[in-house]
Amino acid sequence: MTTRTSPALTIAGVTAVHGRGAKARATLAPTSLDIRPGESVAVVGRSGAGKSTLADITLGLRLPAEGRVLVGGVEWCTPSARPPRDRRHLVQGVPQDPLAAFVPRWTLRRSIDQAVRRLTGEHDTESRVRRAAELAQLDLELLERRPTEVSGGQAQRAATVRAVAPGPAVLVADEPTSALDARTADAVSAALLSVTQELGIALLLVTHDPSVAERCTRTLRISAPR
Ligand SMILES: Nc1ncnc2c1ncn2[C@@H]1O[C@H](COP(=O)(O)OP(=O)(O)OP(=O)(O)O)[C@@H](O)[C@H]1O
Repeated sequence: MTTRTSPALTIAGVTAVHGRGAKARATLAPTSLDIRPGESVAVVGRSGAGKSTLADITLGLRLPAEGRVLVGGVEWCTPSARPPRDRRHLVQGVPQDPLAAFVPRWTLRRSIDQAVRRLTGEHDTESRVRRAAELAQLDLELLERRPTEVSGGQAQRAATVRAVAPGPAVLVADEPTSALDARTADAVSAALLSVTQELGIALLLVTHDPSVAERCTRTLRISAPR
């Protein structure tokens, strides 16, 4: 049984290898980590340390070479097993470029509704989207615009709404504010931290920004494998 204090995300001895055969190269040193509901962990380290690789493994976009990832104490992925389809809503991502989260020709609302329906099987998305937008401090009317008709900060808040509305246990944000000016980046990362805390979501946040890392519950520094 999962209790309030048991980890939402467990990363146990995970490593990564890029390439095959003679070209195979270790790209993530053995990494272990627990994040409880509502906690946030900043993943920091030099360029090439493996931060995005760790984010991709947690999202289920690539498999670890060793180790395993658990979500809510239940196996999420291993070197031989992808995340199960019916649990995909449990881990959501906020990308570096918020435009990547949306279909360019659609309103933000349509992309969000479609993602929530696909991931939850629920047809009525209204209350989920309204609550997520309220917590992300995004005016609901802005969701009627297309991705290029809002500011970078508004688009990133909308990407946060898209990620939290399906009800994930874990949110993975890979450099979510690096394309924004310092003041907007500050406000957007504050919103991300408060939404996840409020909803009891575990946040894995890849960042180069020390002021963002400082606001997280903990920092995990990773180094490239030797
Ligand atoms: N598709 C790929 N093919 C081969 N090697 C890759 C690939 N993607 C990443 N790598 C390598 O894996 C290592 C880790 O890359 P990763 O993108 O995870 O680092 P990072 O810490 O996120 O870096 P940055 O801060 O620059 O974004 C690097 O040495 C990189 O060159």
